[in-house]
Amino acid sequence: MVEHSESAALAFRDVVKSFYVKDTFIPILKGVTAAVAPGDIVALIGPSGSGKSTLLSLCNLLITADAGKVFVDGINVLDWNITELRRKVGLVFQTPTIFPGTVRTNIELARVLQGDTFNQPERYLQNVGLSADLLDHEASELSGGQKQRVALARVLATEPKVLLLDEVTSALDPSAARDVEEWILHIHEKNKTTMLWVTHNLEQALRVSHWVWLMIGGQLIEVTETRQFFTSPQTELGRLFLQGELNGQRI
Ligand SMILES: Nc1ncnc2c1ncn2[C@@H]1O[C@H](COP(=O)(O)OP(=O)(O)OP(=O)(O)O)[C@@H](O)[C@H]1O
Repeated sequence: MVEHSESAALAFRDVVKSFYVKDTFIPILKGVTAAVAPGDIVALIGPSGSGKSTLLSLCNLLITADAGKVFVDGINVLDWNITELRRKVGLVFQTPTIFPGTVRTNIELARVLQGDTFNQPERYLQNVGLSADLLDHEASELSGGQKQRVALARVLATEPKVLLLDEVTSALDPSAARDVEEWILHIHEKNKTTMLWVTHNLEQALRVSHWVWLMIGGQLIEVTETRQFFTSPQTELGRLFLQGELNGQRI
């Protein structure tokens, strides 16, 4: 039986995840419950090692939860056809994933691997601010910012409803980072794509998101509207985090 939940684009219910390291299960996510409404951008912030990337990886089944449930479009991820799920939920990493070959090959790849024929790759390039003239360039020869935009265009080519962004600007120089950020916001404006965006850059979180989820030690400590979080966080840990007192600390 297919399991449905509420109408959120993405929802986590009591999600628990451990990793088995050196004969021991290390708890990483300790009961995460939260939901992203369609079209919202959530900034997922928190100290290094708190479990942010692990939470993203559950959404398109790179890993599975030990307990609890993850829902995409109201349907348990375990009930999705995995190809459909990965088409619907795009994931972009910190370091752009670029394959050997041209920009065209790189953009077409996700769709081709999913068994589709594919036209108009230039449309997706233009959506990230790159000229169609680049289609026949070797992708490996592009700048860091251009590579990240090509990686983004490849994910956009599957027409995802949800974008998972894992520190997508942190490996770029400030100007390229700002460009990529602006193109992501442009995509949001155009497609109303729901986004769960991991960032260590608090100014970026303030600029881009509607909601902040603060994760500390595998728990969501705050789920707060962005402006409210940055003016008056709801918890003492939120306040300490904003003051920079928890950075680099594993709690
Ligand atoms: N496949 C794995 N096997 C074992 N441990 C893992 C695995 N993946 C992640 N971990 C551990 O889980 C913890 C949480 O990692 P995760 O990458 O989710 O944190 P994060 O909040 O995204 O950190 P950062 O901000 O530094 O990227 C870390 O201690 C990490 O070493």
